[in-house]
Amino acid sequence: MAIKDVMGLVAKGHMLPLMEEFYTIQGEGFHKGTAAYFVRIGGCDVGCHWCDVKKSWNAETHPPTSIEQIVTNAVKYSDTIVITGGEPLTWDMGPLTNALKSHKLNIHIETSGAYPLTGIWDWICLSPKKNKLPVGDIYNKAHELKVIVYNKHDLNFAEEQAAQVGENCILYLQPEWSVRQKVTPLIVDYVMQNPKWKVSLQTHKYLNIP
Ligand SMILES: C[S@@+](CC[C@H](N)C(=O)[O-])C[C@H]1O[C@@H](n2cnc3c(N)ncnc32)[C@H](O)[C@@H]1O
Ligand SMILES: Nc1nc2[nH]cc(C(=O)O)c2c(=O)[nH]1
Ligand code: SF4
Ligand SMILES: [Mg+2]
Repeated sequence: MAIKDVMGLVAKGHMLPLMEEFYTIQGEGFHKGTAAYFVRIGGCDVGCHWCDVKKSWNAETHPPTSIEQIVTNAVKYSDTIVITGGEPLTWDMGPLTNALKSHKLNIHIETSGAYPLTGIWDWICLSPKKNKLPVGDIYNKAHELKVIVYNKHDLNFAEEQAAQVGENCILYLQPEWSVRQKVTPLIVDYVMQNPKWKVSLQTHKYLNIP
């Protein structure tokens, strides 16, 4: 296919730059412990200095893949699909989520919310970032808010973000992995003092699974 045709399909969300797909256990947040098929879409310009998948950032290094192919693979593994990245909302998630829904799958997203919400979702995990704040009404649609804590100032940021979500949104504080030994005790104390929050750990990293 000609490059400009591929670019057109990517622009419409009919092809997506696919970094990797894997069947694993959701490690984080509300659905931790649940088997799920992860689809990691390339492309992100949010630039978190501690991002654990920096190789996802440059979309051009990930092959444009048709949503039919992504769906064909996904249905073989699980009825719960987690779309992550990179930042999946860089792209129009409408075509992919419609196609997954036609197979009656549960579709979850991991997103910073830095770009407008597209697609239909059974579960939205919003993980806002200071350097590119969420846009639009995703705060009202998020099922869980998961703030990454790198230092104690992030607890103030977490409260500012929590003030913007809906009342049923579940609130999580998750240690940034490289400083977990330092910040986990801060989070534990904070959650005991402020029990509207819960602790989220990257349990897949402790389990040594993807
Ligand atoms: C790699 S991101 C991809 C999805 C989207 N760009 C986002 O940030 O939500 C998936 C999840 O991992 C979290 N995360 C990334 N790097 C992390 C790290 N070093 N420690 C803890 N959580 C991290 C993000 O905040 C997000 O909740
Ligand atoms: N097991 C596992 N759980 C996860 N939850 C969110 C992840 C992500 O990178 O979006 C992730 C991941 O990369 N692996
Ligand atoms: S928004 Fe997500 S993928 Fe992008 S840099 Fe931050 S953690 Fe990494
Ligand atoms: Mg991850």
